[in-house]
Amino acid sequence: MMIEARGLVRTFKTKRGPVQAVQGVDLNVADGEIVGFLGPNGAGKTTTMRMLATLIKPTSGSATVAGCDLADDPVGVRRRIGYVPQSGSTLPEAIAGDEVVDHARLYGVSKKQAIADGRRLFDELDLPGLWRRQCKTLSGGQRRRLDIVMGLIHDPKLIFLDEPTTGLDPQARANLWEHIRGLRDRGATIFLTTHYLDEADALCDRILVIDHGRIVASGNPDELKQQVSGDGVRLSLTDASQAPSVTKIVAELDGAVAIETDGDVVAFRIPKGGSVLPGLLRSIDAQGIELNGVEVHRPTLDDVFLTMTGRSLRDEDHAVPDENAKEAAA
Ligand SMILES: Nc1ncnc2c1ncn2[C@@H]1O[C@H](COP(=O)(O)OP(=O)(O)OP(=O)(O)O)[C@@H](O)[C@H]1O
Repeated sequence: MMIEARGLVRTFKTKRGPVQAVQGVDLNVADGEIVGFLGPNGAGKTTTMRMLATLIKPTSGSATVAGCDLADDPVGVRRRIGYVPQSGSTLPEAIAGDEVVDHARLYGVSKKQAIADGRRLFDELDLPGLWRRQCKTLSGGQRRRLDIVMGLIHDPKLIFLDEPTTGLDPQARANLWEHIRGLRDRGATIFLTTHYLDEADALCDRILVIDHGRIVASGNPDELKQQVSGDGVRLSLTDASQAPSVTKIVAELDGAVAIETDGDVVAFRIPKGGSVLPGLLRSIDAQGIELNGVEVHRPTLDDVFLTMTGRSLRDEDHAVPDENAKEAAA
């Protein structure tokens, strides 16, 4: 097991009182996995990752990371991991290659070795010809890949990536996913945080869903989706006043759950949504009710989150993070 954490708790003292950022997290990450930590802003992802990377101490709980005990041997942990923080780890004025070499030397890598490894990583991560460039002149995607080179330069077997693709355009994201898969294929274990559902779905072998400092679900993307009962169906009515009649018809269907009305839309979940639809449409038609549209969708990771927490993760993508607590940090 590359990471084994039990009962991790982290409380921050703030002017407004204690903030329980992480409230008892147990997690396992096997060798060679890409594990995604998915949750809305403020869920406790970064705090958990920073504890595992020895950057902050747990208030309580224990963990073994890359074979070393977090409390007894933090230096051992640090030598074996790479950590790529949310915001860049390079100085704007510095020369890209120099940053990489300096960083490697902190880990005891010789200058010669650092240059050779750094140049190889520049090639592998699509940064050709940028070794002598000032960091501030790189594009967002290039800077993010440079951050990753910094995290990889001492050849760690476990790599922590905090929101690796935030702020990147779709093509740069897809490109970075490829690189992350490449690292896994070469034997590294990757633990990353994200609040992008599609990223967790496409990239991760396993997902841990965190909300309010607790893990609320874990599994591979398909397993998680299977925990949600049935497909989602949305019926759009021509006349909103007929919604109660439609709701009544839906309620009589075998297995229909989570029936909700919002204006002219009646939504619900039901196993095998596609096959119940013809009969349902006939019943609606028989009552002289007209529909504008019908949608059936397979469960998504957002449905998983909704089922577990009663809230949509999608809404959070646009939410403004609560920075107050951080400002008041003790
Ligand atoms: N140094 C700190 N002092 C006080 N509160 C903090 C500190 N760091 C984090 N918190 C609070 O702990 C909670 C969890 O924060 P954390 O950064 O771990 O969440 P996150 O899931 O990584 O969110 P994001 O997606 O926005 O990065 C939040 O309420 C946050 O405000």
